[in-house]
Amino acid sequence: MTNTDQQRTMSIPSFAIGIAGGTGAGKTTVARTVADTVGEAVTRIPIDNYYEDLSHLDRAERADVNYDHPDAFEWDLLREHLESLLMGQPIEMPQYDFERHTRTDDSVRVEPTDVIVLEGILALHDDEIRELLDLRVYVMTDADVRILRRIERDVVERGRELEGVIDQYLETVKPMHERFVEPTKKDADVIIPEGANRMAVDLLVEKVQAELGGEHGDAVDTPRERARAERDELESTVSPLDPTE
Ligand SMILES: Nc1ncnc2c1ncn2[C@@H]1O[C@H](COP(=O)(O)OP(=O)(O)O)[C@@H](O)[C@H]1O
Ligand SMILES: O=c1ccn([C@@H]2O[C@H](COP(=O)(O)O)[C@@H](O)[C@H]2O)c(=O)[nH]1
Repeated sequence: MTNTDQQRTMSIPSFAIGIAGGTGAGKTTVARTVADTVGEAVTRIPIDNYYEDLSHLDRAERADVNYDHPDAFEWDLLREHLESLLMGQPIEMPQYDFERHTRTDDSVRVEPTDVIVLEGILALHDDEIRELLDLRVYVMTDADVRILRRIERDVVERGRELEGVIDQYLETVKPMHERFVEPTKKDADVIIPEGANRMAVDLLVEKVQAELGGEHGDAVDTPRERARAERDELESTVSPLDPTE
């Protein structure tokens, strides 16, 4: 299928899902399982690929960066890319190397699809990005489980020393989680416990398949449109609580 065909037949804007949660919560596993189950209609965008390009720093300096603060991400580029994909345009997605703490020289061309899954610790942090999402998910897993998963992953897959993983966790990962990641739970439509729990993933897959079944270009009453209309109506009728009451 050519890109033009794809743009003609896909739903515009695409259905956008954001999956946030602490490190090791299971976000990637949930997103991957949904994408693998549903198939090529789903594209996964890890926000880790949008860490600022720090190639001008040397490796020791890069290792000291706080990667859990929102300032570590290039939000403008992420917003621009998400908007492009949702409107049926392809992007050149940057790639990130966790072992060297830096963006690589390569990028990957990503074609737009009916469903876009944005996944990362701060997927629900940015106001503008949150507005672009049709479904907001927070994966909630206890901190002790998450740190154990992270130690295993960072030491085995990302070539880190145990002591460094523990220091980073205590100095930046944990405090930033409490300050910036955990508060986004209140913005989620759905909270998934433990990561890739079977029932929750099945429900997500069902939801995505319903969206795919319901979309066809100019259809006027898809599940997404109904959900959006209901949300808009609710937001317009609910007035903020009066703090003096
Ligand atoms: N429900 C679950 N039960 C057990 N292990 C899980 C579950 N969900 C995820 N995991 C495991 O936890 C680890 C971290 O998951 P990952 O999806 O990479 O987390 P995140 O993307 O949130 O950092 C992986 O080894 C994954 O297989
Ligand atoms: O160069 C880097 C970039 C990021 N990190 C850590 O990665 C996690 C986010 O990835 P998850 O898959 O959600 O765990 C974040 O907590 C950063 O601390 C890093 O260590 N080095």
